[in-house]
Amino acid sequence: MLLPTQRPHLVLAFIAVAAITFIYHRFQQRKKLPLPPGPPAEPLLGHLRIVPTEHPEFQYTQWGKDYNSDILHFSMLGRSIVVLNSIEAARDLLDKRGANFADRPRFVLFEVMGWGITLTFLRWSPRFKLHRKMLQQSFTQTACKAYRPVQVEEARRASRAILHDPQNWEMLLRQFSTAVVLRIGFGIEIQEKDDPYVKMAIDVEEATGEGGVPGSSLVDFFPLLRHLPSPLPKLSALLAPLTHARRTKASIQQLHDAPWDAVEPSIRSSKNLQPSFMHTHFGRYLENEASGKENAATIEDIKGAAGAISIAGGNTTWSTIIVCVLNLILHPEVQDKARAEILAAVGVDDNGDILRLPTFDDRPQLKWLEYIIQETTRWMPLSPLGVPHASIAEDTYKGYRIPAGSVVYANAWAMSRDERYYSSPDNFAPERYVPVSEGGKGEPLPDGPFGFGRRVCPGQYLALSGVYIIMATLLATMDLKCPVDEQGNEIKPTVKWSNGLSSVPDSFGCLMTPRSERSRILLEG
Ligand code: HEM
Repeated sequence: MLLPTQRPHLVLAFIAVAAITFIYHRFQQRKKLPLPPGPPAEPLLGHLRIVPTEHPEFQYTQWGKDYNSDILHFSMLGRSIVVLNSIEAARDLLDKRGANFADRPRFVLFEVMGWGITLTFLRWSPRFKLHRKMLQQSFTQTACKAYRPVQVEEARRASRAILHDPQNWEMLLRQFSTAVVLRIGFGIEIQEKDDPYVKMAIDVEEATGEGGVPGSSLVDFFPLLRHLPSPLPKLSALLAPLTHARRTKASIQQLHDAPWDAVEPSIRSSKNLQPSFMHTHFGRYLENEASGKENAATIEDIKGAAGAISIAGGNTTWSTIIVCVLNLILHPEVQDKARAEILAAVGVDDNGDILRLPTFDDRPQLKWLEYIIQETTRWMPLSPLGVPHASIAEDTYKGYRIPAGSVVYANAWAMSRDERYYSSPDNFAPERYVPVSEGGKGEPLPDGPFGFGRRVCPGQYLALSGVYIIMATLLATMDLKCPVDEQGNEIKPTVKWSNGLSSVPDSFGCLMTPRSERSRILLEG
């Protein structure tokens, strides 16, 4: 009798048949797996009219409870939408299986709006990897230390400006966050008053905010609709986002082009010595070009990546600062504790006046302020549904099938309200993070506000240090209070939150007054 080793081709054939049978069975089994649960859908339209267009994160959270599942499935005109309602599901899929969930859906509405080659909206591709590498390397925790002097300088400049014009505090804080990203991205310094870039940042924020949840408009499902001639038929409210995108295109285009156009000539003629992302990458590009070396990135790539810093980093940081201010005036006891901690770090004289302004060296001592900032990002996640990811291949999770090409939302709102981790989650309570060893509850720091996996926000360390330095400077030098009416009664602000990519509060009043003459002198310094 011939032994199997004497007939290697038979053995190989046997292995091949077994492998094909195994794969076929796995495939069949997968096909039989159900989709994750979700509410009943309508024929053809699926859940298009069932998922609310205003703040869908709330309803997604409720459905998660109703169906007792942290993964939900919706079908919109035949496309699969998967919503992840827990930190575990987001970690399991978006982090641990990151390679399969690193894509983005095509954002047709945002394309119409004029978003250029911006990392946030790039599909999984060699270009995505190039942009991701450029931005990620520039904003690691260590790399961000280099930007501290700019952040300190701008925080003091903004606080000084608030001393002179306290009514305008909201705009001046916006100026702070815009100034930081424009200096880091392009080496541009903004004007103290009526700066055009600040105006552009406001326009872009309004335009993007009103664009709704990314990837969810009718034109995202039927890209050909973008070619409909203007004015669009008023047949359906479903075309309103397209009209809005066409109307606001110019403002978004401008924020992409204006800073680049302002700086390009001086870098080309080597007159611009301001260090910046653009200076590094465009300078290198020009050197390579001059010496005949190949450039991995085109000018369009560098322009898009530099633009991503100012566009993704300005309004986001500003909004977090504003939400922090809101909570500090609503919770004076939280504010007092933060200030006491800061005064202990910077030292006070016999009159209780601060001896110096806070710096980044104080950050390790300012734990309470750190908890306040973390609680701000949890209490109102800036991007409640994140920026959607998309799956590349079919996958399975907890016995459910996730079709290839699914749009995947990580519901940061649901995660922030998860009662398994957060007691009374609607309350703003920084003390929840105090470790058990220090007599606290030891609740976990929020995980979802900056996203997940291979698309996690590359600017998170820059953002958090910006929020830290401006809040530490304001608290050291000013009292932040609710405005008062004519009778002297406090007016507690109640705010509305914008819908869409980011949840930003509308304007509210706050009284910012210097704490002492010393504070004023130090800021004027
Ligand atoms: C508090 C402020 C900020 C918040 C809350 C925030 C939040 C986010 C979120 C939720 C995402 C989507 C992550 C995902 O898809 O999983 C994101 C992506 C991104 N963020 Fe931020 N961000 C902030 C500040 C910044 C800053 C300062 C920069 C500037 C460097 C920045 C640059 C980006 C970019 C380029 C992306 C796209 C990443 C990609 O698609 O691969 N962000 N951010």
